Amino acid sequence: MNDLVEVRSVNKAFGKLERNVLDNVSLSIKENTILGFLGETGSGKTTLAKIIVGLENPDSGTVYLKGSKLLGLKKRSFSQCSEIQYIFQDPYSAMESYFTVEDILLEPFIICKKNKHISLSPKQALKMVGINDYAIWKNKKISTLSGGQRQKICIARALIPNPKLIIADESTSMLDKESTNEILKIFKELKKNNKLSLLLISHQLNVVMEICDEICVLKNGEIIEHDKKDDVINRPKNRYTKKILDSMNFFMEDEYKYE
Ligand SMILES: Nc1ncnc2c1ncn2[C@@H]1O[C@H](COP(=O)(O)OP(=O)(O)OP(=O)(O)O)[C@@H](O)[C@H]1O
Repeated sequence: MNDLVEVRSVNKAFGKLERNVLDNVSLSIKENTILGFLGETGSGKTTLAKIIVGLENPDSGTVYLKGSKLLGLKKRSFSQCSEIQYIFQDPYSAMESYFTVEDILLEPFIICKKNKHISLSPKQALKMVGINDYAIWKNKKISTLSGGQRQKICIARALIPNPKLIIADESTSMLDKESTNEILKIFKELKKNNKLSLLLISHQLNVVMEICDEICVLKNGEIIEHDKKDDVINRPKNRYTKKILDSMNFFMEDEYKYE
């Protein structure tokens, strides 16, 4: 499979921190692949994801999208911005609660139209997250929706510009088991039916086990392991990886425990 995104020799430090938050990081995200980022708190997962989407700039190194160099968000073309979308952890702070579902979905749709960018309609985007009755849903106030329903709207909003990569940063960590399963099903279908790639940051081993194709493990801003999911989970090459998996496993129900 071809590389969709390539990160090459990226370094990043914030202010006068003693060490780099990201230290010479290189990796690729393939087309139509779900890649999981694992690592302890502070290992640099979100910073790396934000550099890929353009919300942070690297101190050195480069990110490529289908072979073209990506600059910071403000310097990217509209189509480059559209191709990578970010879904945040907290669906409650991600949208103004007094807006309707249609308000939320029309905004990116209109921006795409103004930029002559081919987009999905709000109705099509809602359908892709399993919501078919647009006439009913468009008038619902965000404040009336559950966390799982809000996260579906966030995903639908991210789908409108026709992205190639969605970055899901702890997007199920605030949801109950049922909503988590629904979101994971949506992600799997987006990969299968729409050939999307997904970069998933998660501390939930069940989530990683369920949908990732590959896993990348970060430690103190360095990638110490990047391989197929089954290899990383069942045959971790690094003691740190084993430690991370054990700590994740600790919080899991028996049905999800790895070998
Ligand atoms: N804007 C910022 N200014 C200063 N320091 C920052 C900034 N953003 C991140 N950091 C620091 O960079 C380090 C890596 O943070 P990052 O959020 O990337 O880690 P993470 O692996 O995603 O952690 P978590 O799993 O807790 O989300 C941390 O020490 C964090 O405090």
